[in-house]
Amino acid sequence: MIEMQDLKKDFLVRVKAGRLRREKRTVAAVDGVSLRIGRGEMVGYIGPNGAGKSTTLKMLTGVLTPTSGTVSVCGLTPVPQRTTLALRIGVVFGQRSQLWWDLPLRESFALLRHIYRVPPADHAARLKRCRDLLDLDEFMDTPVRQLSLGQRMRGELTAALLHGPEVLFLDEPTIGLDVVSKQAVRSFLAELGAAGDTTLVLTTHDLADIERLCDRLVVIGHGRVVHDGSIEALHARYGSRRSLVADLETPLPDGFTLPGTTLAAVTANGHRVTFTLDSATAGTAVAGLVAAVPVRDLSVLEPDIEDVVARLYAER
Ligand SMILES: Nc1ncnc2c1ncn2[C@@H]1O[C@H](COP(=O)(O)OP(=O)(O)OP(=O)(O)O)[C@@H](O)[C@H]1O
Repeated sequence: MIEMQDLKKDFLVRVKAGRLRREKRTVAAVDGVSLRIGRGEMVGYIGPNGAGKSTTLKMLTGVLTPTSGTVSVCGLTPVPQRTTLALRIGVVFGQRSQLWWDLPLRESFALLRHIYRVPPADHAARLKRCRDLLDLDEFMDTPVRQLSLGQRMRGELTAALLHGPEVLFLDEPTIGLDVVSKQAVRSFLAELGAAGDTTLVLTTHDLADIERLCDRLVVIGHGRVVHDGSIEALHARYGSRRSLVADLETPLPDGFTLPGTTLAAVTANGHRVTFTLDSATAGTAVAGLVAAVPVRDLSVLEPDIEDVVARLYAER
């Protein structure tokens, strides 16, 4: 569905060199990215600020011409075939709107139906689905300029999907949204992904988006791919471990060890302990602990993706 082969984009920038002089310098925003994304995949494309995420999306959607390498989306080359491609992809870029500022959402959607020449029945069915899942009804007749950010984003998502695109590109779809809108957008995208016929590529700084939505995570740093795989693979690569947190009736006996774990923290005057699960399963660790001391409460924590990704960014 999407193929990039050694894709590069350089920008020529002028930088200050001395008090009056300015020098030209080349910035390699995307520096040899090769990726293949199949139909129905949900891919999170993440990286620190300036890593090259937006530049990649712009090349995939035909906004920017690559400096070198090849790119194909739905079998088309984005820049020369931009108009044909537009009928097959949906794009939500936070800063750019595809809605008409002075028109109510309802009329923006009607205009889009004409622009994309969507058969009325298809349009009605897709719009109904979005209205239900994204709760659009209470602001369908409000001019776009009066919508809150969360309401507008729900409108943007709808606008991007009304023509039934095969691929949806989202640049920071949840940035700046309140908790309720964020949840609405995530659930909607999760449902879209579960249906299996839309390929989804999203950039985000909110890793909860990735955890909730993406089965594949591509991490980019300085324009290059530094990780490509599942979240589990990322944890495995960085040795992330689950941990067992227990509230105890009495502190652990001196010298206590739990096979296959490491005692990571003892707090609350010895009444709360945290073990990192190295080779032990949660089951064996809990059994070992309960056999040794009276336990009041227990929880098993998954490794924190924020920590792993922060470590990965720091290495670049
Ligand atoms: N039009 C441009 N002209 C010059 N340099 C640019 C241009 N667009 C991007 N860059 C540079 O290319 C690099 C990659 O930028 P890009 O916007 O793709 O990063 P990003 O990963 O999307 O970052 P962010 O998370 O901050 O949105 C940065 O160094 C940026 O300054």
